[in-house]
Amino acid sequence: MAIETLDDLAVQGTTLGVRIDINSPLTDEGALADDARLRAHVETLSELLERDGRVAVLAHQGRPGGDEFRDLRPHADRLDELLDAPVGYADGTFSGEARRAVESLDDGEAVVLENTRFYSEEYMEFPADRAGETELVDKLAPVLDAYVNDAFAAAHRSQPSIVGFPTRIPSYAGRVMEAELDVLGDIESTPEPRTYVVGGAKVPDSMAVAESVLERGLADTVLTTGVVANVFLLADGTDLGDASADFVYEQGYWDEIDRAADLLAEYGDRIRLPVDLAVERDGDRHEIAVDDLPPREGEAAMDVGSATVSAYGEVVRDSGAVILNGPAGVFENETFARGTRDLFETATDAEYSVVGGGDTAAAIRRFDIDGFDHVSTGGGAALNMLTGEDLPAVEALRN
Ligand SMILES: Nc1ncnc2c1ncn2[C@@H]1O[C@H](COP(=O)(O)OP(=O)(O)OP(=O)(O)O)[C@@H](O)[C@H]1O
Ligand SMILES: O=C(O)[C@H](O)COP(=O)(O)O
Repeated sequence: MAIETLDDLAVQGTTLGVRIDINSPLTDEGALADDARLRAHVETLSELLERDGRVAVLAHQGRPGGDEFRDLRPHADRLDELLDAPVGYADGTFSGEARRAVESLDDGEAVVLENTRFYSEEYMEFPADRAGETELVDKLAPVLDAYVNDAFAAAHRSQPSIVGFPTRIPSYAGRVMEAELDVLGDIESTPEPRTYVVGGAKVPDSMAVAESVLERGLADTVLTTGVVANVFLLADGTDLGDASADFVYEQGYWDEIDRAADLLAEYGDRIRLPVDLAVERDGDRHEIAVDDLPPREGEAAMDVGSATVSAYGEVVRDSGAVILNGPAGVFENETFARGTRDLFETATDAEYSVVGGGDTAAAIRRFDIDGFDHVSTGGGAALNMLTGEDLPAVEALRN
């Protein structure tokens, strides 16, 4: 069944629950370090407000227990600046007060409801029918006329605010969702050879993608960077030193090391590991060949080294399509930004280049890199889609 879009929605005077993904990097003080994801949703939100909708924004920030698990007040303030319409903030998601804030919206007004993940069921995965019966959906659906899902970046999560509402009220794809589905839905027709560059810190997500594209023959080469590369190196028997290894173990990534070992055994000829890594020594960047590891005690691998960037660069330049997700290192720290910056710049030389990921998009903006054919707002969602997997959010909108 075709998905309905904002072209199919009579907006004026209706109260809309609009799920967006503004999960963003934050500063230590909890302020937004990058507003790219908020900007991405301006088109959808402006259109709905200009068409006299009453908009209740639903969104998450961070993961429970994580440093970036914070409230959405800075996001609401920034949206208020970005949009030509008043944007309020409610410090509850579906409390009586939050529902009253939704019910008292006027045409052309918006309110940002509190981080959906402050509510425990939102961080669980449900079939859509069951998600439609959760507290969040049950309490909010009655005060909404329709639901718009623009949160492509969270479309791979089968969570209440993503898949629950379409079982209860008329539901539509927003403009970001629509554009992402158009571009990423057609990736199999991109030129070959195809190279996937998987990095960043969300190792289970990246590992699932690597496994899938290798199994399906979609990837001619997988280049590993970031923490993902560290996990592969550990699986390959490299002594990374305690600092890097502990980081991986503390995240509980034991199974990911086993998985990486299985992938290396099966598809080793198509997987590339870094040949050098960068650590901090005496306050500076210091590069060490993988053959010379471990580093000194306490030194953690924070970036891929120059030899790796140059070896990966050759693969990338010869690729028909390059699909990148996740920064190559701790790019937020200038000392360790080089791998990400150089590799991403090189990727724009490929015939066709697609990049996805919240932090990845932030890195591109920070380094002012132009020339990608598509910069997706999604990380895991984009890559799930690129590998041909169904996205729960999309399935929910279809039903
Ligand atoms: N070697 C490393 N050690 C520690 N952290 C790293 C390393 N390499 C990259 N990172 C961190 O990875 C984080 C980004 O990873 P992440 O997987 O979240 O990427 P992403 O683009 O946001 O994807 P998504 O959209 O799925 O969130 C950055 O904050 C970066 O500092
Ligand atoms: O950043 C993302 O990829 C999305 O906001 C989803 O976040 P999650 O991986 O914490 O579910």
